[in-house]
Amino acid sequence: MSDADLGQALPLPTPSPELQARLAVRRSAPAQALTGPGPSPAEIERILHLGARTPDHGKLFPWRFVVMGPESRAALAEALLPHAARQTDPVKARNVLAKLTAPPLTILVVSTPIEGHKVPVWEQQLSAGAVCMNLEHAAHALGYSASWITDWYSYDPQALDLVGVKAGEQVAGFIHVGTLAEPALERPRPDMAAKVDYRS
Ligand SMILES: Cc1cc2nc3c(=O)[nH]c(=O)nc-3n(C[C@H](O)[C@H](O)[C@H](O)COP(=O)(O)O)c2cc1C
Repeated sequence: MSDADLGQALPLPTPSPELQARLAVRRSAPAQALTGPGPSPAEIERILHLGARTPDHGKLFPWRFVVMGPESRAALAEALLPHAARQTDPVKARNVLAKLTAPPLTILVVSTPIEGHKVPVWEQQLSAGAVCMNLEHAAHALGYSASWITDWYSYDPQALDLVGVKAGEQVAGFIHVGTLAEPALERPRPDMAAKVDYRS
């Protein structure tokens, strides 16, 4: 879509058994199990464009992306290593750094809410979360598996400096993308009767 498309009528939804079937078995990948092939540069651009087509109150687009290839993630994992030692469970903190290095591609989604705007910060943060989910759907649509990870370095202030997240920003997610050698296994899903309140 470009500026020339603004105001153009978009196609109305039509039933898609294929999309329903895909959504019915949607599953995250274990990040460490993601391997090559990963998306090509053109596919990465497509995934970003599809992912950014996300609900957003006020057209603020309150998020940004950092596309991280293997080299930048290896350097980040190395820089984070000494900080893993400060965490409550240092061994686990060190082990989860493998999620940063294994996948072929990572898209870091940074929430960049505008404080004091009439659109509440919470809604701006929800939009960043929706972007993460949309990126996963986009990756799946191109035939890749994906994993939405935060881990300790998304919250540790010194680690956030290394990640490049500024004051007032938050990590919405590291969206790892790649290929699974083995299919992911089903996991428990919510009891819908306990989750849904139907009203007339
Ligand atoms: C905001 C957010 C952060 C997450 N962070 C982690 C994480 O740090 N480590 C992890 O193992 N799973 C994390 N997850 C969960 C996985 O992304 C995934 O949703 C979960 O394994 C369930 O798989 P499913 O998406 O197939 O239901 C996170 C999910 C969300 C929504």
